[in-house]
Amino acid sequence: MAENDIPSTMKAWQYTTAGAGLENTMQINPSAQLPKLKSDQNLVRVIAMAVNPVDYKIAELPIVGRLAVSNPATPGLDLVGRVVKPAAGSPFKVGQLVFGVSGPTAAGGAMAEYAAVNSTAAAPLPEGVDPLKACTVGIAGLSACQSILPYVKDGSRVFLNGGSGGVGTFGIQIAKALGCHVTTTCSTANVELCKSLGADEVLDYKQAPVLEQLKKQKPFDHVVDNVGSQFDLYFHAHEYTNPSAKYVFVGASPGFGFVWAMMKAMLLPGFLGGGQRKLGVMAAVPKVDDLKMIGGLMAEGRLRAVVDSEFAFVDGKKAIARQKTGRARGKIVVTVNQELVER
Ligand SMILES: NC(=O)C1=CN([C@@H]2O[C@H](COP(=O)(O)OP(=O)(O)OC[C@H]3O[C@@H](n4cnc5c(N)ncnc54)[C@H](OP(=O)(O)O)[C@@H]3O)[C@@H](O)[C@H]2O)C=CC1
Repeated sequence: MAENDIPSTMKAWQYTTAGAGLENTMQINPSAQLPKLKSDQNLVRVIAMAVNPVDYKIAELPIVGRLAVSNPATPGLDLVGRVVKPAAGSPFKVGQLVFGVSGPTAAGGAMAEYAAVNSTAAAPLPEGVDPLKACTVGIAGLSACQSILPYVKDGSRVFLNGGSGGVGTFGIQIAKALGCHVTTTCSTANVELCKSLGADEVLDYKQAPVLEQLKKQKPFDHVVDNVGSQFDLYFHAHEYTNPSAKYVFVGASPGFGFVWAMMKAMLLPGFLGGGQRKLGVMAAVPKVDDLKMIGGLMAEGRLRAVVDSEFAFVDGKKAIARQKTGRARGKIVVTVNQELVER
């Protein structure tokens, strides 16, 4: 597409009211303004996007949500698309297929025909990778990568709490690709999925309390919590981890319960049972190298994106509602313009 062919308006899902259910407040604006580009941002024509819990969590926080997003705001971060207007000095060319994360605010704007994408937040789509799978990598893939990669080595024993959701399905496969022994949790219906992704041990939380099951395992070197509200696992971590283990919360909710638990943890004399155990609360950061690593594993057939469901653009509300069930197996995709896939 030549630059002159870029329209001045686009179709985009938008909301102006924070603090209420996103699936009720968002509407398609048929003549939304194209995103205003910062100097390091590329304009990308979106082929497909994937939903994350943060999309509705930000929109539904009454005060923070209002401050965090532009007005009107377009939800969605993860995307795949074609660059139509590269930034000055951008590594991307017009027409190039890229996948990654849109910006610049928490409501990144991927649920639209065009999105602004920083050059440091996207990578070229690897040859042979299905764009509709690549759009799912974004925040979930980055979270999985950044909560595991810096802390493990070949042979590390890793416990991933929550293996069947967006982050967990990437996490199992990334940890296995790094040579780790992986134990994860899920409900009965998803045990086979987690095993098929390579998990060595799958603990069914419907069958018995996870803490009891963990105590029967050999101690773990690293823990990633993708569920977030189960503080008993954190407070008893010394009963199933090595003294130097790190415990990383991915699924931390910014509510009172979490703050309370953190304060209590800091004040406890035997914090996590002593040793050098450390706690981390992570926030995914767009990094080209991490995107390339995941894209490379996909191209080699060593990592598959698990797609829970696919919705047409007009069904954006259904995609958000599905994400809000908390029961998605892998990622939820919204197709925006599939005709752009042909190279
Ligand atoms: N800090 C950060 O930067 C990021 C934080 N997050 C947060 O991490 C969390 C996970 O995100 P994401 O994976 O995308 O969420 P999903 O909605 O995709 O996760 C859904 C999955 O969670 C599983 N699940 C629900 N309850 C439990 C439980 N008690 N034990 C084990 N598994 C459970 C479900 O599996 P089943 O049906 O088998 O129970 C389902 O498959 C969210 O809170 C999200 O906001 C996500 C990305 C980035």
